[in-house]
Amino acid sequence: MTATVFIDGAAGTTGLEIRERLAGRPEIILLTLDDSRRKDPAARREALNDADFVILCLPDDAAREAVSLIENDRTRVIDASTAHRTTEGWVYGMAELEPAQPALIAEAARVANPGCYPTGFLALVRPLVRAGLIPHDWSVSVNAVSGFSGGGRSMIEEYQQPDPPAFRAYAMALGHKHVAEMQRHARLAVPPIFTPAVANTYRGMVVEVPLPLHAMAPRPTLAAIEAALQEAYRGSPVVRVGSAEALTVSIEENAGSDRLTVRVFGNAETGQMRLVATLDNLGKGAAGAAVQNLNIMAGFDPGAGLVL
Ligand SMILES: NC(=O)C1=CN([C@@H]2O[C@H](COP(=O)(O)OP(=O)(O)OC[C@H]3O[C@@H](n4cnc5c(N)ncnc54)[C@H](OP(=O)(O)O)[C@@H]3O)[C@@H](O)[C@H]2O)C=CC1
Ligand SMILES: CC(=O)N[C@@H](CCC(=O)OP(=O)(O)O)C(=O)O
Repeated sequence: MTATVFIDGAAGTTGLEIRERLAGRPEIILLTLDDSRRKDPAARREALNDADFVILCLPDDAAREAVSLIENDRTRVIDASTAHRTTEGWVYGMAELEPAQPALIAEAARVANPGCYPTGFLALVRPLVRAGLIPHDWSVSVNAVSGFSGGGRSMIEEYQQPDPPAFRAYAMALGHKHVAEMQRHARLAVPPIFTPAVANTYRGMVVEVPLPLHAMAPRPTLAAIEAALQEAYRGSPVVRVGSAEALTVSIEENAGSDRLTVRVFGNAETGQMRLVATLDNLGKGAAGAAVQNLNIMAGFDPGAGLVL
């Protein structure tokens, strides 16, 4: 079986990464618009309606506009933007989120690709909330650092200027656009406190959730937490539970790949724990997840095109 695929925003940071992952796959016919027509609404409307699958790699407003240009019931959408991640009628495109998620993605006409930070956060937290090891009304913090390609073309250009900051904390007003998505899909009663930062490196992320196990009743053990994550990701080609023997965790660990690694660090005596995920903002955090979703929706080999 073959499928026609149109990437709207194919010249952007995420679009280019997806094109690389789809190149040379005989089951995929890529529809492309040349540079002079890639922003032309009429050309985009035609491509959006000709394709079996469209992958939107656009700013939020342009992604909403693209969806409104689809005038048939056949074209299925994967949206990499933030526009539809908490929208009714859209399936959240994180195959590892729930045991039933791949089946929902497989049937969906509209799939919202997760944000990069929420991908790391949900991989750490959702299995533990589901297992009752983190109370659903717990106030969770998430501290994270991303490579600067996470900010798309404009941030890449900024970091190409002389003397960019080595490390820059942001979203100081605690209103980052990913908070709603994290809360909803982790099924938490209150929004997480999200403290992101950008490092002077192109790609990669470290996402961390510190938790005081000693304050929870009953107090979960580190072993029970790790067992719940092992259970959640058994057989996953993309997510693995890494060793807690590591003395440090680097942002480069999964940079340049579509893998995601979760680890459980802690001090059993004090009952303090650090859950840590590494991934690539452009890999599992964007393009890797989009290709994974396309494979599931089209019935292709689930690992095809992924950098694993
Ligand atoms: N970068 C990342 O790590 C991640 C990004 N995302 C999301 O993916 C989406 C794309 O981000 P990213 O690739 O980083 O951004 P970029 O800015 O690198 O790319 C966006 C692309 O969309 C094009 N574009 C803008 N408006 C239109 C329009 N009306 N019609 C057609 N093309 C248009 C831009 O063209 P031009 O440059 O000429 O304006 C550009 O090529 C965003 O919603 C982002 O939030 C999601 C997860 C991670
Ligand atoms: C470093 C950086 O700026 N990162 C981006 C998020 C990247 C991402 O996941 O993007 P979307 O939610 O837009 O898809 C930010 O914080 O806005």
